[in-house]
Amino acid sequence: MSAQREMKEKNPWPVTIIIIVIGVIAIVALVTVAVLQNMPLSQKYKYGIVLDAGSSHTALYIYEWPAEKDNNTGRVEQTHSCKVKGPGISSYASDPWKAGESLKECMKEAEMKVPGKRHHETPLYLGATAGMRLLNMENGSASDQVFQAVEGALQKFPFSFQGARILSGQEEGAFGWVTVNYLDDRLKQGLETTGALDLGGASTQISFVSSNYNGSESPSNSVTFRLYGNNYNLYTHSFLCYGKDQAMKLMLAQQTKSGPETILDPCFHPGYNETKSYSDLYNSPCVSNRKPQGAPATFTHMGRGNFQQCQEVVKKVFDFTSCKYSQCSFNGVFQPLLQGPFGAFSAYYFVMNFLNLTNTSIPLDAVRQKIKDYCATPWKQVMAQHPDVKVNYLQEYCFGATYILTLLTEGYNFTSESYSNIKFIKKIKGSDAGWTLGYMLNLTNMIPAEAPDTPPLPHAGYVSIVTLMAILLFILFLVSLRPLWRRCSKHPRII
Ligand SMILES: Nc1ccn([C@@H]2O[C@H](COP(=O)(O)OP(=O)(O)OP(=O)(O)O)[C@@H](O)[C@H]2O)c(=O)n1
Ligand SMILES: [Ca+2]
Repeated sequence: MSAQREMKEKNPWPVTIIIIVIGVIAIVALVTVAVLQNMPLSQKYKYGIVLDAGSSHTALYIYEWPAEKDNNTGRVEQTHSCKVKGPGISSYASDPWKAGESLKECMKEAEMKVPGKRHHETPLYLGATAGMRLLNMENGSASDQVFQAVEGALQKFPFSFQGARILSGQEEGAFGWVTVNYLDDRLKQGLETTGALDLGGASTQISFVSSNYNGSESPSNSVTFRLYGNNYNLYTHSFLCYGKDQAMKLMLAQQTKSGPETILDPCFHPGYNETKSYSDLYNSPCVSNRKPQGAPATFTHMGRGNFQQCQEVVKKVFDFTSCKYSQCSFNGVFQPLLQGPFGAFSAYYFVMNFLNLTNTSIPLDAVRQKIKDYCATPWKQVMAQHPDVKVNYLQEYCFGATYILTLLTEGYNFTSESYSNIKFIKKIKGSDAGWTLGYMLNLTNMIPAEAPDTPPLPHAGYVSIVTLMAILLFILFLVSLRPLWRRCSKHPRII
């Protein structure tokens, strides 16, 4: 009995088995810890909300990105949008509280869409554009009251409200450019950038990088960025009063200079016939100083549907006479040589999409012919063919398309060749093209100036190396136990 116990004590096998088991457990633990420690956190998302208070309407956008990837490009996506019912907030100048009220429905929708536990940390921004710029010029206190009403309404929601303000035209242009290039993944990769063309209701923006522009000529058109380690010198200009709705007022002001009772407008379809009020037409600062003296209260707006004549009237809203720079677009505004591809969104897209003209490989002459035919179509026929399109939009597509073509070719100097560099777009990878995403990325510091450090090894490579090293160490350990095995073979087990 005592000899047997002695043999058992001298037998090293149980010890070896214990060592192997501990070793395997250690390897598994080591690899598990290493893998878990370096694994991306479980998919938690953060959110941001931007309200685009445009001249014609307000829209709410919700953006989402993985919580641990704040600094990476191409990861912020639009997950929801809500169109506010009614007109833009600047239209509530005489009833400011209604501007706040109007936002509530979309805000409630946002409350449902953003997970409750994220509400308090979700930044909420409201940016107003040309409609509020015009109201502010015309009546500063009315504009302040609209902002008070809007802020009061937004503060009642559980989000982290960051304020409501008017964007400058430069910001509007530059952030539209950031959005387009961020969504196209062009910034992080340092690729050639895409220019941005935004046509709103009250203003229009053009923004692009041109190698012959360093910002020294007309510095007020220059915006510089350092993004992901690359420097960008952006040319941008916003033309107030040259959005589609205000440009139409400019065009109608051309035709009502003498205060007539009736106009036969080439930019409206034959058979179109509406009574309009002079005070409504001349109610904006873009035209208010041109109101004809002694005009009647109303005029009869009749359509003639003639594209060439419409182009002639539209051309008159641009001033091509003076330029104190090396080159200009119009109204004496500097513009460097056009360069690279362009994305054209907002009303550019609405109008060209309606006319099936978003394909820019169609030659310009064919585009002109199509618009010419469309403008000449009798108004009755147009309405019958599009019963589901809002009449307010429908009546303006002839003018809209003529204006877009004139603005692009005569205003910005796109040619038959460079026209095909334009893409009419609404969304890029599911997110709307517009200034809101760029605005939020900027305010949340989500685009770093320098390229973010990337780990030297991908995650899978890292895991393989850790596992391999652990196994290697264990084998070395076993090899170092060889003397013990030898002793063990000299004392074979009895039982
Ligand atoms: N389905 C649609 C929607 C809008 N529009 C036109 O598009 C213009 C408004 O464009 P939008 O980009 O929404 O302008 P806002 O952002 O409201 O104006 P701004 O940027 O100037 O403040 C208006 O002329 C409107 O008639 C259109 O033709 N068809
Ligand atoms: Ca806009």
